[in-house]
Amino acid sequence: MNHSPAQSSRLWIRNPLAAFTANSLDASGGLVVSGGVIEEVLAAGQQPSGPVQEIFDAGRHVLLPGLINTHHHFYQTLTRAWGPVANAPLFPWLQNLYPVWARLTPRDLELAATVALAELLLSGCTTAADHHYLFPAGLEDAIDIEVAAVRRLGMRATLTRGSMTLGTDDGGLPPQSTVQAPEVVLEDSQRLVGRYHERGEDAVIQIGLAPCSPFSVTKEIMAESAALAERLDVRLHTHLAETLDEEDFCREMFGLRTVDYLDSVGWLTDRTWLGHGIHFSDAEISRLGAAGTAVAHCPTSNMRLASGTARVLELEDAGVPVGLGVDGSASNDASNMILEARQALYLQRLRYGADVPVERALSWATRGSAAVLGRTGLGQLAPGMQADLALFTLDDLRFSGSHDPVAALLRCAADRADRVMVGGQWRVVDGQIPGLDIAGLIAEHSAAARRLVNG
Ligand SMILES: Nc1nc2[nH]c(O)nc2c(=O)[nH]1
Repeated sequence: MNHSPAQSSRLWIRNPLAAFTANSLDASGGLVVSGGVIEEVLAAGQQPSGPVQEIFDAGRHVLLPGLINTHHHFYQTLTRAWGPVANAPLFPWLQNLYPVWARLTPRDLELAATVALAELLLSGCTTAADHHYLFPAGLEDAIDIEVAAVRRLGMRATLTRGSMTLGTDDGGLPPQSTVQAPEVVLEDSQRLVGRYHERGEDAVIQIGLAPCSPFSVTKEIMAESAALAERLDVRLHTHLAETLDEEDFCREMFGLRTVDYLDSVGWLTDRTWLGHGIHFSDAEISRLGAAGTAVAHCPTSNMRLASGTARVLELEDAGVPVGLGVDGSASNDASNMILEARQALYLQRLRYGADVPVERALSWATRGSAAVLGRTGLGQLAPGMQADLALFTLDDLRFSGSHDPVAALLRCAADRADRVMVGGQWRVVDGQIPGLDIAGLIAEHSAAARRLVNG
């Protein structure tokens, strides 16, 4: 079956059961998609302005912009629910996992990335960011492997070339065997940007530069990465303010609080997005907002590792773009974007009270995440935006008796999209990814996961 409408034909996704546009437009009449973009957004009762060649009747579907994940570590799908770190907070969790992850092979990463991407896609995610910072001998092509996996699934991605350059010998957290020389990191970063980074609103692959975290990289690689990112005009990503242990580390190692540290290496800019961004003072939130530095809020991981609760409403009020991230699958342990929006909704209610609407959480997962990744053509249903869409049905038992269809997605815990479109192409049809052998993938990925932890 061909799921690719001819690029010149016009497809009317007609009369959805409900739609969330992430803006003030009414899409009750549906969308017209052509050439990979949204051509028209139709209000209730409105017809397309000209002829359409195909119609998809969306009367059973809740229509959303494709969800956008802003922080992940794909390789960690191989170490989900691993007993030895079940109850550990971030630092011991990492110290126990680094030696396992250091055994990753190219095939392991290919399987892990495919699992992570497929799981995201099935949850309504059309664009995924990954932060890959492990490059053991033999895995120098890690990002190339991820690019190939993204292309096979037909999604969009911002893949970041991570790095660790501060090992235990020099006061860092990761074992010496997992760190790289800065020249290797910078040369590979430049190669990857030159080879894969696409510009423009329809970009499929983008590359970012991503030294890992204050306790695993030197200040020098942070400053050099910032200079390179500016020269190449790409984005910067790192973990920051995730735990109080990290705050203590910054004070002891650099004599600085985290945001001062960020500023001191030239990262307090609108080119930067931060994974987690939990432990900020009021003054630091204002500085981040003034700089336009963005935050990937990772509610499940932050709860799982007991890292803390990000101050999302205050960050947004200060002008900080906020999106959602599922984070790596060793600290979540799922890669499900629609469930992550639910987690964000309820965690922020716990912090701020019950007046946090469902629509705000959906905005973080769509328009907010697009802003975090600097992807202006994504995250909303509006004319001219990319035709990246997620459509959910409410046919499961879990939705029975629900009233508001958009609210029901989060309130009744939707976890799987029925249809997903990326750039005008259907990538999920009837809740399945056409052409992907999920059973075979699970069998091989599970075997790889067992081998990895057993050494
Ligand atoms: N949640 C996570 N935090 C991190 N910090 C760091 O340096 N690595 C990680 C990670 O993999 N997950």
